Amino acid sequence: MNGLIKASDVNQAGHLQIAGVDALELAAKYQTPLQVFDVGKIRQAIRAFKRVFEEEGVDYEVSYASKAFSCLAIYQVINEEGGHTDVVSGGELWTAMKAGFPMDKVSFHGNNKSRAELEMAVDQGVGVIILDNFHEIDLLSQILEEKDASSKVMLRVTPGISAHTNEYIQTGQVDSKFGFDMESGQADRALELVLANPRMKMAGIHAHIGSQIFDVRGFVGCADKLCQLASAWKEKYGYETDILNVGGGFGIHYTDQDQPLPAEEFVRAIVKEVKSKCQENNLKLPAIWIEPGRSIVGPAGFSLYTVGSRKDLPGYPSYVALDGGMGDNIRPALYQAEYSAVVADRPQAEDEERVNLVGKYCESGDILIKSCPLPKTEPGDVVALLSTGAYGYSMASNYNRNPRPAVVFAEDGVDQLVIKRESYDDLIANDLKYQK
Ligand SMILES: Cc1ncc(COP(=O)(O)O)c(C=O)c1O
Ligand SMILES: N[C@@H](CCCC[NH3+])C(=O)O
Repeated sequence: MNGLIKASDVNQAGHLQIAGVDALELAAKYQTPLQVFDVGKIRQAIRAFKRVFEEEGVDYEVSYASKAFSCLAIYQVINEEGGHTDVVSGGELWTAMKAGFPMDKVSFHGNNKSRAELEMAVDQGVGVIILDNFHEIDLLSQILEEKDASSKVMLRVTPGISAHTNEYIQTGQVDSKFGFDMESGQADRALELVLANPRMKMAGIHAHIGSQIFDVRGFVGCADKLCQLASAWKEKYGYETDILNVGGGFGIHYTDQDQPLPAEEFVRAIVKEVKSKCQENNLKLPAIWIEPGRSIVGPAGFSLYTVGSRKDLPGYPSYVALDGGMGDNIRPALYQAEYSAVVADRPQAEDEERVNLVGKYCESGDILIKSCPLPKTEPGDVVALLSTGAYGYSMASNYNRNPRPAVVFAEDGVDQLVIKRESYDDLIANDLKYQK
């Protein structure tokens, strides 16, 4: 039986329910593949982070990393919860803007923001631009001059920490493509440039060590490095930081093998470290910002698929094929990410076999779950993959010209479509016929 399923996830009919709505009804109403979010879980995750900061009595900001899942409705929910958000592209910024998200509560990230994106950020008055490299300092300073404007900025530094996670999602190590290196003097030089620019207001120091991290020591080490840098900058430049932004990356439960701490406990450890290092180094206690993405939307997401074909070959694993796959969830193919699944009309049934749960894409690597324990399934059964809310829809593609799925928000027994399923006409909406 799947350890991610609790009694409250099962209704009286014995079916999987999501925020009180029967998963089979959702599949019938909106068709599959379908992405469903339990909005209450999103709210609870944000509130749990806030509670820790409040208990610890520090200034803070919970900045949702919207690359994990971006659409109008999610920015509305984050705003209702009083959150901040970070965006990494003009497209995410545009979506937040159109959702009515307050621009002064937006941080703009990215390792290669274009001139057009930086201009958009300045024109919209985003709260803070997180500078990643020297090219960007130069570009932003030209733009601010041209527009006779000013902007709050943070500097992203790489603390030289190799977090224990898939190498494609590590970002804090010295040779990362992100941020200013701390050891070689790059970060010092960046600070000198910012402090010398009257149009840039240095708001704080940022680092992000990677994603899906379970070991609290990486975060504590990062907090420690940032405090050391803050102390060195106070001594060398008389600059004392108002904000330490320690990024996101808090690992979540995807399968029974994962035993993460509750995400908010990572934050408690970070806060304690910052408090003690600030006291030791005689620094004022800065506001602490975090940027969780996965831990806010991941556990709230369910992917519903319908079972289709099956291939059995004696002596080999069987394949059970679903009506979605790597186009709506690239993570298993890209990072060997693991998920677990249940059959929606009997989520508590005993497992009877192990099958490779595959998608419908023209790739042998289109395997959503290898050797997945499941009860026997038949074509037409609805299978739910669990904890798929982060980096699923947001990394979706139209590979094989499959339309991207619909997305539904469910809360307090009510479901609502928040992203329509793409149609075949949507797929050709930007195509132009070749004329010779
Ligand atoms: C700068 C930054 N902040 C926050 C995040 C969010 O990470 P996660 O979704 O693992 O919490 C990311 C993604 O890894 C990131 O690059
Ligand atoms: N997209 C990645 C995480 C990278 C986050 C971006 N810095 C994942 O699915 O795990």
